[in-house]
Amino acid sequence: MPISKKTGILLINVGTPASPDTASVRKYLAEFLMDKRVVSMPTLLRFCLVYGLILPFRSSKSAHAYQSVWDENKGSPLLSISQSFTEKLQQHLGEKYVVALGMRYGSPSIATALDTLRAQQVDKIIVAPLYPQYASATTSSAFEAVFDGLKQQSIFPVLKTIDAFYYRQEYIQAKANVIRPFLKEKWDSILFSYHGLPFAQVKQSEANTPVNCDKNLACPTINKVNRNCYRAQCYQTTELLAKALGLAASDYGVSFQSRVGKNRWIGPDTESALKTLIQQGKKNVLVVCPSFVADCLETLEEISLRAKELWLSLGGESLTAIPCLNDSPEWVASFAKIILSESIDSMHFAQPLSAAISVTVSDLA
Ligand SMILES: C=CC1=C(C)c2cc3[nH]c(cc4nc(cc5[nH]c(cc1n2)c(C)c5CCC(=O)O)C(CCC(=O)O)=C4C)c(C)c3C=C
Ligand SMILES: [Fe+2]
Ligand SMILES: [Fe+2]
Repeated sequence: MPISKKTGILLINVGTPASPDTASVRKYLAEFLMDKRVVSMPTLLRFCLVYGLILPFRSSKSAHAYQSVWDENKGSPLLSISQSFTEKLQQHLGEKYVVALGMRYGSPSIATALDTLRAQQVDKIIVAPLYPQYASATTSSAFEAVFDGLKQQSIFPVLKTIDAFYYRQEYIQAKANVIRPFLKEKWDSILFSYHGLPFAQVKQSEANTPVNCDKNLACPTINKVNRNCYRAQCYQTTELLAKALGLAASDYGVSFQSRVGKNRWIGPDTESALKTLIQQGKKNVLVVCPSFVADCLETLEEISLRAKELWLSLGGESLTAIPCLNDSPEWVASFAKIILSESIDSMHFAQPLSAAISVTVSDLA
């Protein structure tokens, strides 16, 4: 049999429940929240918190939320968009590549995607988590699941892992191009709302120098010390997008959504940010969610439905949720460039990125 010359591409996203009923959502949430990188505490404590406190209350509430966005024919928006993106990336890249989708929680699993790639005899895999910003809970959790899935194989494929890509011009330009048409509409302010993270997890990302996140000082600016800090990367994403769109500092703000549990998360939270905007007399707001490449529960329910309802109840006139990149042809082509061109030399900590980023090679040497 000829040796395969194909390269595998393993796309990874968080995943979604099999259906929007309480039992399926509970099963999905249990898998999600028992990941030690997501709820980072000792196993027994995590078990008690997840099974004792979170699941009994959250499962039916989340199921209800999923029902409000579930498509009768296509099912979960996150899954159907991710599948369409996978197919389009395959078409774009052609037959030298095999593109497979693996969800970190739920189905299709990462193990199934690895089986698909193995069946095609690929001997090199590009592992590409679909998260623009780095977090241990997402990017590293995805990598860990891939390594676990390969553990039983006697021959490991050659692996190339794709890190955060928030700083890549291909991502920034594609995202800016989605946002730009909305700037022609009536708006008073733009809110860049990112998925939140427990405060303890951003502190961990600044290993050895846990000072910036603590004092909330250097976090909004990416530098040598905090280059893996999720919050710093979110602020940097915002600056790069603002620059690409020609926004003034007074035009926009940053917030964090989707908090789970009672412990401290990074802020400001999106609800509070909306309340502040109302107090400032803003009436029309655009909300952009740059930590999600595909529309999902957190954009379609939390922002388009719930945040909008809050905004109108506070006296706002319009809240427009700007769609994610989804499966647009531009994003497919841009993502192909990101994953095929990235090498260790071009990663964000090894070179100056743009005028908006203040690090230089000598800073990082
Ligand atoms: C409790 C901890 C969680 C952390 C930390 C977390 C980080 C994180 N998540 C995403 C992306 C997505 N999360 C989604 C849903 C979701 N997230 C959590 C919890 C944490 N996420 C829960 C419990 C859920 C389930 C839904 C709910 O009950 O609210 C989704 C959408 C999934 C879908 O089916 O549509 C995405 C996408 C990122 C990027 C991130 C860290 C930066
Ligand atoms: Fe999440
Ligand atoms: Fe930080």
